[in-house]
Amino acid sequence: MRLSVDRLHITLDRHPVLDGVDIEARPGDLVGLVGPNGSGKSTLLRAVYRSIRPADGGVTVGGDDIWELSARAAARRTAAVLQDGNDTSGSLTVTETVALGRAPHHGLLGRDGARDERAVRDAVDLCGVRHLAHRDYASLSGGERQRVLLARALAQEARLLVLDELTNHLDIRARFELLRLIRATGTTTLAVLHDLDLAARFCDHLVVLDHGTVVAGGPVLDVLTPALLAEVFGVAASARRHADGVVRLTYAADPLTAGPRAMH
Ligand SMILES: Nc1ncnc2c1ncn2[C@@H]1O[C@H](COP(=O)(O)OP(=O)(O)OP(=O)(O)O)[C@@H](O)[C@H]1O
Repeated sequence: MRLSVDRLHITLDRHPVLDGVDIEARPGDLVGLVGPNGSGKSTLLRAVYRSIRPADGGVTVGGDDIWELSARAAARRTAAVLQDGNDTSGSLTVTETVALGRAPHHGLLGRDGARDERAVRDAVDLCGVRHLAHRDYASLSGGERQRVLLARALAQEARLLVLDELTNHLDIRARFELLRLIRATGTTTLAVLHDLDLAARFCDHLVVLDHGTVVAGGPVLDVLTPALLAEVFGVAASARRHADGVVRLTYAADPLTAGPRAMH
């Protein structure tokens, strides 16, 4: 499902956080959202997930302005794993937590038990958490929780995924596994990634945010130039496609020779 973010302005506590952001993701694209700490990535995801209303500009998913859809209809289109966990509280089991993803599909006519069960079962299996199904969510490790939250988002059967640092708590193999899984679902995805190597390897396009504006966007190698890596991230590095087809970053012996980036 296509995502369009159009001239988005967000102000939080009178502090302008996003200043005219435009983003396009075509159906099936995995778009990496990268940028230094505080550049506005999480705020942008919240706006796409309809949890912050913009001061100006808009977000359309599948051609519809998300604020013209009901909250339930918007949630059937977009599923999120956000940094504060859009976390479950209380003592739910893993299966119950994943089943929360079905809530947007429960209308006045009640539940479709068989379809719900299938969606939950499939998501639990895809995310490799079957062995945890009866555990309390609250008892899980950080990485296990990330997998369960992704399973909940997949059980939602939304056609747009927004992921905020999904790979944060994951060990290196799990990072590869989950990004490969997300690619394999073919779901349009906007993912905040701090790890530029993972972003370069898995994403179709990158969008770079800095100080609340998009400073670059497009195919990975067009975006991750040495000049941008120095100017925006403050590191001396370059990106290159290797013979195996994978784009990798190489950092200078002392990556900090690029000099400190300008602070706010
Ligand atoms: N409620 C708020 N009031 C004022 N400023 C805020 C508020 N929430 C966030 N900000 C500021 O907005 C800016 C962008 O924050 P955001 O969390 O979107 O950045 P980020 O790129 O996701 O950062 P990080 O990589 O560190 O997670 C930061 O300077 C932050 O301090």
